[in-house]
Amino acid sequence: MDALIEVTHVSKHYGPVRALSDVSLHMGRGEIVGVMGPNGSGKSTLISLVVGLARPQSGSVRVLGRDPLHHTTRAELGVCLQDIDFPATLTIFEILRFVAAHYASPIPTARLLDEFGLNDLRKRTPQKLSGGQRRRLAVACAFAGNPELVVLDEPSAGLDIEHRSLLWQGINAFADGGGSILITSHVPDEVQRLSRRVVLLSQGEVVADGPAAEAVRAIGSHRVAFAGTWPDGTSIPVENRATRDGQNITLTNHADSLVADLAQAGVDPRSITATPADLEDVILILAARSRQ
Ligand SMILES: Nc1ncnc2c1ncn2[C@@H]1O[C@H](COP(=O)(O)OP(=O)(O)OP(=O)(O)O)[C@@H](O)[C@H]1O
Repeated sequence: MDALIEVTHVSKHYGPVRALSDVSLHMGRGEIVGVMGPNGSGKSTLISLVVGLARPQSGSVRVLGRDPLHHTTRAELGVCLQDIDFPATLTIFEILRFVAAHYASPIPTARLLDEFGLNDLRKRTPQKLSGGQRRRLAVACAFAGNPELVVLDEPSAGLDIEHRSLLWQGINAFADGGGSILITSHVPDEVQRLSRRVVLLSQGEVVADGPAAEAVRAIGSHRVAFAGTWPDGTSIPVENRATRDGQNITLTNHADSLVADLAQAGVDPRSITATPADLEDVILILAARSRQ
């Protein structure tokens, strides 16, 4: 595998806060890797290390075989972070052209405006854009240079359904052309549509890395759900308890014995269901664990 991102045994603390702890993530060319995890699990910190905006206290970060801040690395890297700001007096068209000028073989600005649904807005200045329109401009800036690697931190936040779908098309077209993408998201459907590989972060640690189904199984293959209150007398630890659709849920790789345990502990058997777990269940359980 031709390594594009090599994050190796990285730890990052903010004072007493442990944001990342011994995290490794190696990503090859042509991959789309989705990073998921509950709020505060370390996704943005990981992104900031990859794009060179922060340095780890230990471990190493290499992008395209070099320091992320090296000028040759940055000329092959497109980035959209959560906090966005633009030059106030330039138009959308001018901003895109300005960003594109930094790269060797950028995407023609007219095509970019089309692909991100910004054509009608090309003469406006950023203050006159809605939140979703600003987000689309920021994402378009990340692709403007047609770089080797695009890093997107929650790119679909605030986008309506139509523009989310446009974004997905743009991401897939970029990957079809050989581009690589590291993306964080809170939307399981988005990650599963786009990436064949999901990295799950919990409390600053990688707890799963692989295809979505494998990542889910690493936490628990089945969701066992039931109504009522959590019963005494089962072995379900507090950090494995969450709520989904008004039901108590827990994840397990031993659904049959857990269902029997619950019934034994007095839960109405008619309310108990065991179904394959999904990424949303996993995030709920990881969030519960981080509250303990
Ligand atoms: N500049 C900072 N100073 C102090 N603590 C920070 C700073 N940036 C992040 N943190 C803390 O580091 C941890 C990881 O934060 P990070 O923003 O990486 O999480 P995240 O997974 O991106 O969260 P979210 O889903 O809410 O965006 C959190 O506990 C957060 O409060």
